Amino acid sequence: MILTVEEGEIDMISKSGIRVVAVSDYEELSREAARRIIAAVRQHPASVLGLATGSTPEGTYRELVRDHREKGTSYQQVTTFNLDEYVGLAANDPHSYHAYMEQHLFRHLDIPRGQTHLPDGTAEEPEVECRRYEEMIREAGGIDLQVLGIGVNGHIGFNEPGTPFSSETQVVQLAESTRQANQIHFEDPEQVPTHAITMGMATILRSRGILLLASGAKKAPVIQRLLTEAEITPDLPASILRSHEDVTLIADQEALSLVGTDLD
Ligand SMILES: O=P(O)(O)OC[C@H]1O[C@](O)(CO)[C@@H](O)[C@@H]1O
Repeated sequence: MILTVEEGEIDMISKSGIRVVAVSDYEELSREAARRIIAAVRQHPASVLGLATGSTPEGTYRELVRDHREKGTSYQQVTTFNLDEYVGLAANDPHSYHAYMEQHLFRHLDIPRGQTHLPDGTAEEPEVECRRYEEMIREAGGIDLQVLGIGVNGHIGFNEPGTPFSSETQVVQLAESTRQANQIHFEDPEQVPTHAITMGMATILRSRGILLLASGAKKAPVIQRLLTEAEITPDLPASILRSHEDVTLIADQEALSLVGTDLD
């Protein structure tokens, strides 16, 4: 394990090959993630960003919005691709990831709407939509920096355990644990869609840089598996991130609570 201390954070490279930035809590995670995204955009104003939804990146987006307002970081040349969208939810459905992104990020930035992309969950032919989405990412030159959350079962995007590492953007059935975890965003548990369109594992892995975010005790078991289990296996989709050369995990104390300093 390589351990350096930088601005009060513990920054280490675990034997898994994943760089770990340990922060104290969710607020610090949000600031640190935003700081890295802002640095990328300032360095390359025409960056292609891969974005995630879920509870974890909400604070990060809040920090991006604050920075845009206070320091004027511009997103006029940025292009974004979100990881996923629920099948059956229209962009104007308040539970859709389109709506989430509008609410938490896009409407607060100066990014032109033609440059923000999510899969169309209402496409008549979802398979065609998947190919179209994949092609758009390719045409944009691929993703420079992909923001990722992680499911309690190790999913990334909506790629549930068992998904082949070679998969591209695809329609998937959600695991029951995922539907349960996401119930908090719906009034009625029955409303949680059963399927989603998600970037595939190969799509995500082609990103040049990856920022994986994990916060809270609920994520501790999966983070322990990710950082300490040796095997790269579709049973733990996130384990493939160990084979990527530029992955940074920003995790708070609770998410790292089962790992401790036992990384080597
Ligand atoms: O940040 P959360 O809400 O814990 O979700 C983790 C992951 O699960 C998903 O929300 C899908 O269930 C992903 O989009 C996200 O990256």
